[in-house]
Amino acid sequence: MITFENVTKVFQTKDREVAAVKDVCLTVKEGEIFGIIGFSGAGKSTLLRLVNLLEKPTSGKIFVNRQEITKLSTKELRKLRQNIGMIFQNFNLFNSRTVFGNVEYPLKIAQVPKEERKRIVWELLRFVGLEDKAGDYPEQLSGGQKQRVGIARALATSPKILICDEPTSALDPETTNDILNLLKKVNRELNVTILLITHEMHVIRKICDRVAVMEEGRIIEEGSVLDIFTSPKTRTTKNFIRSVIHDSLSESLLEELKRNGTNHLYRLTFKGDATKQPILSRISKRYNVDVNILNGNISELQGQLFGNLIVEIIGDGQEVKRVIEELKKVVQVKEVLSDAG
Ligand SMILES: Nc1ncnc2c1ncn2[C@@H]1O[C@H](COP(=O)(O)OP(=O)(O)OP(=O)(O)O)[C@@H](O)[C@H]1O
Repeated sequence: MITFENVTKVFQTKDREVAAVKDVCLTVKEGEIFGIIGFSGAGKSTLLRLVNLLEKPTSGKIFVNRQEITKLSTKELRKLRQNIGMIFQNFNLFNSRTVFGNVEYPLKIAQVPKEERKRIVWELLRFVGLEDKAGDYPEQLSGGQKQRVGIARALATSPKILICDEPTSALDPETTNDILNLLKKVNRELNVTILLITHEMHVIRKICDRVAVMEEGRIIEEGSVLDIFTSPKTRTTKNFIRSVIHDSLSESLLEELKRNGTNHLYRLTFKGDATKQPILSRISKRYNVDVNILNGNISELQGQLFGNLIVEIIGDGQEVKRVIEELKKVVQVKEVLSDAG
């Protein structure tokens, strides 16, 4: 639905050039929620703004619904923008308009007749749960309510794509959860494809189907959320995951284990069915080893279970080797002391 082909964006400032997006290739499929995560300055906002041509690419091609957007006429571009809703971290509401007036605004621009506008606005206010706030002004609303207005306004022209610029960064955890649930509802019930940027991994974990990790203008890793969480490849991705899944051993415990000569320490990553099998008890019955669990958790991701365990396998070296071979048939196994947890 959205495709980036070798897209680069260079900003020319007075004294230097800043390459904000570098040679990005990316495809967002119809119907999915795609997240882009990265630290501040990674180029996420620029990438997002390229989708509706708020920024023009310096080189490369961008396709939305198979149309190459830099080739569109002014009229076609206006139509494209009506098909792409956008929400912002700071909501960007019109303070001088009521909630109703904010949601109605894009419909006025699109010259939708008054009665039709009214019908659509009420329908959207119902959808986002703000019917009782129609006459209020933004300053009378909480952050979460403001973002609901932002979402309703972005949906007014029935776009098939919604792009979200850090939609929950200004919100507390509980409100964040509500807004993410609402975005999921937009995606599932209205069949709107969502592209969002964030620096918070819990946002990715909660609603995204796929994710790309961005660093210094480049996509450094991309995949389904389950794959990225269970097999992260880059240090940056691992650090993002550690921000939501606290599954590493403390430095002091690691030091103590090293001092005690522990050398058979492994991280086991379970996906899907493997989480339901009594793998460890089977192993210790079948082989002459003991298994000591040092850390563990199971999470749910996009309806699938995945778990992490850090275990010490106590036994003779050859026997431990055989156990590892057996474990590798069902779960991912990685030595821990070699990568410091
Ligand atoms: N209009 C501009 N002119 C010059 N440089 C820019 C412009 N917009 C962005 N940049 C630079 O491009 C780089 C990427 O910025 P961008 O805002 O896309 O990153 P980001 O990942 O969204 O970060 P943040 O989360 O802090 O907004 C930064 O170095 C930024 O300073």
